[in-house]
Amino acid sequence: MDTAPFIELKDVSFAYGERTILERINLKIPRGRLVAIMGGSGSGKTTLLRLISGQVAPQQGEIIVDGRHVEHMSERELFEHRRRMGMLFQFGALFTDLSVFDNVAFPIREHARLPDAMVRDLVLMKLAAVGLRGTQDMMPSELSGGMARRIALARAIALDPQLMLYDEPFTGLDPISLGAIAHLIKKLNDALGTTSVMVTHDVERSLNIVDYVYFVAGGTLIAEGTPDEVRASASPWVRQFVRGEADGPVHLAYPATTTLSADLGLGDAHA
Ligand SMILES: Nc1ncnc2c1ncn2[C@@H]1O[C@H](COP(=O)(O)OP(=O)(O)OP(=O)(O)O)[C@@H](O)[C@H]1O
Repeated sequence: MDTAPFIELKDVSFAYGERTILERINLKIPRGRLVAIMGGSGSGKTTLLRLISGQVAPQQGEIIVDGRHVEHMSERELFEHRRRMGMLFQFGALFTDLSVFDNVAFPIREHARLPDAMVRDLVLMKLAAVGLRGTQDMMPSELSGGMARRIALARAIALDPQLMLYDEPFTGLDPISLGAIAHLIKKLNDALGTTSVMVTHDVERSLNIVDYVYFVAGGTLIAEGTPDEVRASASPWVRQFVRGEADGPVHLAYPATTTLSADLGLGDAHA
């Protein structure tokens, strides 16, 4: 049995210019798992996905995906790395002037030279996998938001990726479409044996489908565990997140140095 982690980050630090975003991150994700990364706004969750996909390189540390060091990859190796990876991003819109068929066929045509008949079979299979058989001739403008997200998912899995990265896949969807996407993410992970990393704010929804959760705050991983461990956690941090409380260790307001009453000229100068 293969016990090496599929994704491993060793002592990874990343900064945009002078500004440190992530500091000495260590994590190991086993093959085939569906993992969530949660944390406050701007805590560096998307940056973690960008490091794993090789869109940005760390100033320090190692990022190993399926035995390959992402931080040392050449352009050509990065192209190969991305071919093995599918991404579904909140704003990963469909190409509006291409049909559903051509949208899903796009990565297949970009990365593989296959006869048209085979491309067609692959596209139809992926549309069936997301429950949207028969939509291939529609244009994106004819789709609901939920259908468009599922087509984007079909496009993301077009090349049978070993790794799926999801950035806020539930945002902007109605509850029914959201449930459908959550169910599909889980189903595809299990059926295809894909390893999946999902950045999300939707705690309750993701706890129902993921195997493991990491919490990011202040540039470091501050907690981790299975959904049951997370639900039972005594950490005030995790509890605030899971319960969606406005008050707690995570400050939702910008840390102002003066009070509102002082700003309004009513005395009490310091926060
Ligand atoms: N290209 C960039 N240049 C400079 N700073 C950036 C850049 N991209 C992101 N940042 C900053 O890095 C920090 C982390 O961003 P990131 O998108 O990883 O956070 P996040 O946890 O995904 O946030 P959110 O949940 O709000 O999307 C933010 O403060 C952001 O302003």
